[in-house]
Amino acid sequence: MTKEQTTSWAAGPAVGHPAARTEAPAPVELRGVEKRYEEGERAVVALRDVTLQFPRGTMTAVMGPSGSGKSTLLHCAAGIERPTRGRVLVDGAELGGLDENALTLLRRDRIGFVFQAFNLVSALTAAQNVELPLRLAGRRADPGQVAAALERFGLAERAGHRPSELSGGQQQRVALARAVITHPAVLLADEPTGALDTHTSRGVLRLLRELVDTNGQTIIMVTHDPAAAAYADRVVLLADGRPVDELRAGAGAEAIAARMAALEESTAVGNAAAAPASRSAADARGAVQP
Ligand SMILES: Nc1ncnc2c1ncn2[C@@H]1O[C@H](COP(=O)(O)OP(=O)(O)OP(=O)(O)O)[C@@H](O)[C@H]1O
Repeated sequence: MTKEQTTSWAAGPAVGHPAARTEAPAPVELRGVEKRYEEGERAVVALRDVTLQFPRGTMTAVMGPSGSGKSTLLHCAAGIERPTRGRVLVDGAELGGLDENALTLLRRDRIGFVFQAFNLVSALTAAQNVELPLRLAGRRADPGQVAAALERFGLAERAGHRPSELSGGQQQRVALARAVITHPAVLLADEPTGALDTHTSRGVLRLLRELVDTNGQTIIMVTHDPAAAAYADRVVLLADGRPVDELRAGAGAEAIAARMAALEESTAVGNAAAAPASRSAADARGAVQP
């Protein structure tokens, strides 16, 4: 990459310096967040009193057993779901205080999203996909900006290709370039390597890491993969809608896998212990019903 391209790409709120991490307010903060889904007479509590800060220039992996609330946490942080209780702040703005229009604008300008299924527009080329968020915001893309983003993600030769002409890893890199072209306060990634083979996953994870270390990007990544989580500065473990443990950078994939296995076992034991009680409750209900 040329120096010019680097400069063009890096323009924006890049604050990766450790001092900036401590002084600036956290790009994303959850305070006492509860999310409850009402299903007829039943309620599912997906998040319970979650208070977490995601400091600038850090990558946090969110792990936990199936149903522990990982996606709900990501959706609340993105303003896709509104918490039943508590507050979510993005870049200091409280999402609960925003109407739908303001929320849409904040999502478009301040939040980048990467999914397991790359979610590219199939009729557009790689370059057009990357440019899309700028166009949607009514901004004219600086001609060098899209090219620099493609170059940075190793896609310079693929600018004119449509998603169907790209490999999975290339498509995810286009999705990444598109997610960060607006210099969002936070990049939210939901199983970003879930559809990729091991080798290709590592390439995408290295790019995520580089965004944090070079641009000061803040990343929250939901993953089931301990090897992916090992790229993060911090691993937050959820169980039954609550953060129950944290592992710090350098824990290593094996330690993360061991902690996850223990958590899954204790959750399974908890569920098994709860099952007879709910069965007897069901039996009891059955007994009074004709
Ligand atoms: N729209 C919804 N309506 C009702 N219940 C929901 C809804 N979305 C999620 N839930 C419930 O909330 C709980 C948390 O779900 P969530 O998808 O956040 O878990 P997860 O940890 O991401 O799970 P997985 O790893 O299986 O994707 C689950 O019990 C789920 O069934």
